[in-house]
Amino acid sequence: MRSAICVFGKISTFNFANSNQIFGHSQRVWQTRLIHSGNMQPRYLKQAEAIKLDEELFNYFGVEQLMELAGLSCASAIAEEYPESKNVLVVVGPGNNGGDGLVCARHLKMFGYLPEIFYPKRPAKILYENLTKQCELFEIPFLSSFPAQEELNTKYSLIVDALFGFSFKPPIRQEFSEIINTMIQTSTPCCSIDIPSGIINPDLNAN
Ligand SMILES: NC(=O)C1=CN([C@@H]2O[C@H](COP(=O)(O)OP(=O)(O)OC[C@H]3O[C@@H](n4cnc5c(N)ncnc54)[C@H](OP(=O)(O)O)[C@@H]3O)[C@@H](O)[C@H]2O)[C@H](O)CC1
Repeated sequence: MRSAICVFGKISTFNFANSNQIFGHSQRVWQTRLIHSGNMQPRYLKQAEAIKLDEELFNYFGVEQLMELAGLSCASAIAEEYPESKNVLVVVGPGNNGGDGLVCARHLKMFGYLPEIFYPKRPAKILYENLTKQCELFEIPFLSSFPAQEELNTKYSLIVDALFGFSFKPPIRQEFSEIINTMIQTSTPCCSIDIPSGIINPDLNAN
């Protein structure tokens, strides 16, 4: 399955099925991509680096502000890479990665896409409640169950994986394992915000 990683507006595609190869490399890196600018090469961050950057950003920016930028950037990158893939399923997790997904869905709708959202675990936090309400106001449907493999393959032209970002800690809990397995096996292209959810990060405790 083709997949993609997208942070701050740029997206890179790779094969999810071959992700063991990618993440099995001895110079394993947390696959978080930074801005391309001019001739600069993209940099990849380890998980600890991404978390540290996040902490530094939170000294000066609010979470809503950062999330809005992240979600808008992801939607913009999708519009650039997948202009024809209008039927999008956004799979939303319980943390801020999920929040990015809700923002992304809203902007995709404004860009003329037809996003639908699957949001199985919704924390009772005002931030996520407001983002959910905004999506409802934009008439984005929320699914009550995760589509079966066949439906995922045929109904949707793109999946946005906003389940888990850099705070994912393996192993995947049972409530999400079937969702992730179905996403791994689908033939529909999948864009992951930050990282493909469920990837076990070998650098979890690395410096
Ligand atoms: N850097 C930036 O500018 C911004 C980044 N953003 C995005 O935020 C995520 C990181 O968000 P965070 O809330 O810290 O974490 P996640 O969304 O990755 O995940 C946390 C939730 O996941 C649950 N979890 C963790 N491991 C598992 C597991 N094995 N199985 C099931 N569930 C799991 C965790 O549950 P707990 O019970 O452990 O609390 C959380 O609910 C980053 O990647 C960016 O996408 C922000 O938008 C701000 C800007």
